[in-house]
Amino acid sequence: MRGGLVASARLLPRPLVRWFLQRRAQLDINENMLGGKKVKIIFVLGGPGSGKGTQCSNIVEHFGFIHLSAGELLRAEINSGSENGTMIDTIIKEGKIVPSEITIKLLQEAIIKGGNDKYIIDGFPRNEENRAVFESVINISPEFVLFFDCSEEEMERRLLGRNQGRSDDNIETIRKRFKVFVESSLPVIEYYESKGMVKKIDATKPAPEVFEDDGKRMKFTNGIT
Ligand SMILES: Nc1ncnc2c1ncn2[C@@H]1O[C@H](COP(=O)(O)OP(=O)(O)OP(=O)(O)O)[C@@H](O)[C@H]1O
Ligand SMILES: Nc1ccn([C@H]2C[C@H](O)[C@@H](COP(=O)(O)O)O2)c(=O)n1
Ligand SMILES: [Mg+2]
Repeated sequence: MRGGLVASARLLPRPLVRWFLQRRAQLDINENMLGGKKVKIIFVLGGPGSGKGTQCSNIVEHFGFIHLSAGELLRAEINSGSENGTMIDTIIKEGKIVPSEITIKLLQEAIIKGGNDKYIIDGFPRNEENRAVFESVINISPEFVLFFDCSEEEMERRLLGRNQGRSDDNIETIRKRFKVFVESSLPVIEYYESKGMVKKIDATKPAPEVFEDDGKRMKFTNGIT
C-alpha cells in the first residue's frame, strides 16, 4: 500500500505531494491524542478485589497485551513525589475517585510510551466522567469491556488477605470502595452493556479456573462472545 502511494506520488507535481504528505500527517495527529498512535483497547472493570490485576497478568502472558492499571499509575504518581501526589493519596485513602484529567493524562502518557498497539486498561473508567472524558479527549472506544463479577463477601475476604501494604486495603476504606463501585462504576458497566460491549466473567471461582474457563473470551475476536 505504502509502495503504491510512493509510486503514484512520483507522477504528481511536487507541491501537491508536499501538501498531501502534510495533510496526512495532520490527520494522523488529530485523529486521537496519542501522537497519531493507532491502538486497540480493552477496559477491565469489576469491584475492588474481583481479580482484575491477577487475570490481566494472564492476558499479558498469553495474548501479548500491555497491561495498564489506572490504580497502579496513580500510586506511582504518589510515590514520585509529584505536586498532585498528596491530593491523590488522600482521595485513594477515602476510597473516592481521582479527577479524570489526572488519571487520563497518566494513561495517555503510558500509552504513548508503550511499544505496543494492544492495551488492556484495568480499573478504568471508574465513573461516567472517566468514560466521557476519555472517549472525547483520547477519542478511542474500547473493543469491548471485561466485567469481573464477584460477590462482595468474596472480594472483602480477598482484599483483607492481600497483604501488599496498600493504604486502602483496610475494612473502613474497603466498605467505601464498595459503595463507590455500586454508585459510580456499575452505571458505566450498564452503559457498555446497553451497547452490547460487555463480556461478563464469573470471577468468584479460584483464579486458575477463571482463566481456564473464560481466558479465550478475554482476547480480541471478530465478534463479542
Ligand atoms: N479468583 C481468585 N480467587 C481467590 N483469590 C484471588 C482470585 N483472584 C485474585 N485473588 C487474590 O485476591 C487479591 C485481589 O486480587 P487482585 O489484586 O487481582 O484484584 P483487583 O480486582 O485488581 O483489586 P483492586 O481493584 O483492589 O486493585 C489478591 O491477593 C489476589 O491474589
Ligand atoms: N480510574 C481510577 C482508578 C483508580 N482510582 C483510585 C481509586 C481506587 O480506589 C484506587 C485504587 O485503584 P485499583 O488499584 O483498586 O484499581 O485508585 C481512581 O481514582 N480512578
Ligand atoms: Mg488491581
